[in-house]
This record gives sequence, structure tokens and C-alpha cells, in this order.
Amino acid sequence: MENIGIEEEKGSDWGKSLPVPSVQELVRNDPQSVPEKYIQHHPDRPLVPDMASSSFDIPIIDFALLAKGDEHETRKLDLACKHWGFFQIINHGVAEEVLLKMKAAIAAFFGLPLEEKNKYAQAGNDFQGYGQQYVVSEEQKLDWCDMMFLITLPHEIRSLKYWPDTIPGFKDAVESYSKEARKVANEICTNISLLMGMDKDGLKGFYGKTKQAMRMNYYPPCSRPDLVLGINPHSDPDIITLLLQDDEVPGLQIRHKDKWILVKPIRNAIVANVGDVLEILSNGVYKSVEHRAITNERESRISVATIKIPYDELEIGPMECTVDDDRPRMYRNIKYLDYVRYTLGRKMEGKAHIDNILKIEGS
Ligand SMILES: O=C(O)CCC(=O)C(=O)O
Ligand SMILES: [Fe+2]
Repeated sequence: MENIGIEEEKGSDWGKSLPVPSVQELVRNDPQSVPEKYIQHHPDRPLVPDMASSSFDIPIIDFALLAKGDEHETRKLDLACKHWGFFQIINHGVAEEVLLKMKAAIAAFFGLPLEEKNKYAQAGNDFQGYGQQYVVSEEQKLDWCDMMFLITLPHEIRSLKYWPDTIPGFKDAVESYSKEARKVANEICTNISLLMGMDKDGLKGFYGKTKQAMRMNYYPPCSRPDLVLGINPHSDPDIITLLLQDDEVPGLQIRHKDKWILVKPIRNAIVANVGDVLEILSNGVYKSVEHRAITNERESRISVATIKIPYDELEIGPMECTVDDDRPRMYRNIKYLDYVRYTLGRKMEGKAHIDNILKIEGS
């Protein structure tokens, strides 16, 4: 089996991973095989084929109404971030063509032969490139997923060596979608600043300049979707995530009231979720919710998570406006880089990271 990612050179400073094989290749070589390392312990296995409780749907926010300052929609956003941590955005203003080109670019990349994709492989000490989520122990259950991670904005911090240059339109697709995603993410942060009782630039005033990155996920079909997970349960260590998921193939599940709820794809909608950083800044008012992806027997699935992250040096902690006698400070301060290193240096364990190192006892 061929490994991805062993080359050593200066990387992102976010830690190191053990080498992991490509799942796409594994399935290509033997579609029936499901190696032990991917087989989840019993309680963690997904319910397939009923795909989870579908009696609930996550909130849907109409961005056209939000942009007009519609009170009802603004309140829906507030409740979505408090009770669900997730919502779907419709009427976001991103042209369908931009979304389709983005998805096509990802499909084209994963359609390349392994040797071609390996030209962009993650170095052992860099999260960027083609590979997988960091794997930190031999016992860790692996994701049934290959990914491509790129820092996309601002332009000057891109590592172009990871950008596939043989796919016509790849760079343009990423460029156009990144710009649009930045607008959508900023619009959410503007509204959340107002909801937190600050002026519209309140959050921005705290975190200053941010970075944007993309995690492009490719989930091959699996002969035993009842045994594996596409992505193990985790919360996102960012400010906000925008997820573009396959319109036809569902897979994303979020934990809500101790049940796994399937996020049913809505054509051309963007799924948004509160990340750990926003939960911390809001002193726990807004929730970064655990989620995972499941697979299926027949079809591969593509998704792309666009994440808004602070610069490494930012000290994160509850903002002043969120702390008072009724709501004491729930989290300690930590440098963002230390937080990311901590999360990537441990296997994904739902929300354990934020709870383990930042929660103040008794809060
Ligand atoms: O593919 C999905 O639906 C989830 C992806 C995800 O959670 C991530 O990339 O952080
Ligand atoms: Fe995620």
C-alpha cells in the first residue's frame, strides 16, 4: 500500500502526522476490503441505511432577508447558533456557476492518478496538501476519506507547491469561490457581532486579519458503511466553517440533543457552522457542535469546508462583552497556535478538546 506524506521540510508548525494510505486507492485495489483500522468500535458505528434520525432539520437562514436587517431572520440566526451550531444558508448570492466549478475542480483533482495527486502530498509536518486528517497514534480509527487542504487567503501566504497546476480551471475555481465564501463568512460575523451587542465590526476588531483555508474531502464508497466513518466526530477549530456538500449524496451528521441528525442537502445551499473559536469568544453562548460524516455503498461523496481562522499569535478567550456576574468566564485564554496544535495532536474526540484544556472548572 502506498503512503502519502513522509517528506520532511519546514511545514505549518501545526504538528506532525503518521503517514496514512489513500482510501481511494484502497477501494480501487479491493472494493470489498475494510481494514481493521477503519472499523469503528461498536458505540461509534453509524446507523445505516436509515442514515440517522431525520425527523429534525437544521435551521435555514435566508441571506437576502438577513442582508435587509429582517428581525425575524436575525433572531433565527441567533437561535441557530445557540441551539444547533449549524444552519443552511439560502439566497447567499454566490452564483451557481461558482459553486459548480468549485465542485468540478475537486472532482477533477481526486480523479487524477495517485502519482499525480502525490505530487501535492502533505509533508509529514504540514497540514496543507493532499493527504488526511492528522493521525497521531497507531490505535486511532481512521477516516474513510482523503483530503486536500489549502490555505487560500490572503494570497501572500499561499503555498503554491500544493496547488495542482495541471487541472485547467482549478486555481480560478478556488479563487472565485474563496472570495465569495469570504463575503458570506464576513456577513455572518457582522450579524453575530450585532447579536452579541457590539457594533458590526466587533468580532473583527478582536481577531483582526484572518486567514481562510479549504479542506476538500473525498469519501469513496464503502462496502460496509455500517462499520466506518467518513470523518470521525469532531468540532471545527476555527471561527466559522462554510461547507459546500454534494447536492445528491448526503453524509454530514451533526449531534443534536444526543442524536445524530443528517443534514439533508439543499441544492446550492451552503451549510454554516460555529467553530470552537467563536464559541470561546462568545463565552459559550454560541455552540461549536460535534459533527461527523458517514459513507455509503454506492457513491463517492465530495465536500469542501472553507474555514475562517485567526492568525497563530492571536490570544483567544471570552470577549469582555460576554462576561458578567450572571455569566462568568467559561474558558481560559490560549494562543490560537497552541489550541490548533493541541487539537491536531490528539485524535478527534468530539468536543473533548475545548472542554479538556479551556473550560474553567465549575463554569
Ligand atoms: O463532509 C462533510 O460533510 C463534513 C466535513 C467536515 O466536517 C470538515 O471538513 O471539517
Ligand atoms: Fe468539520
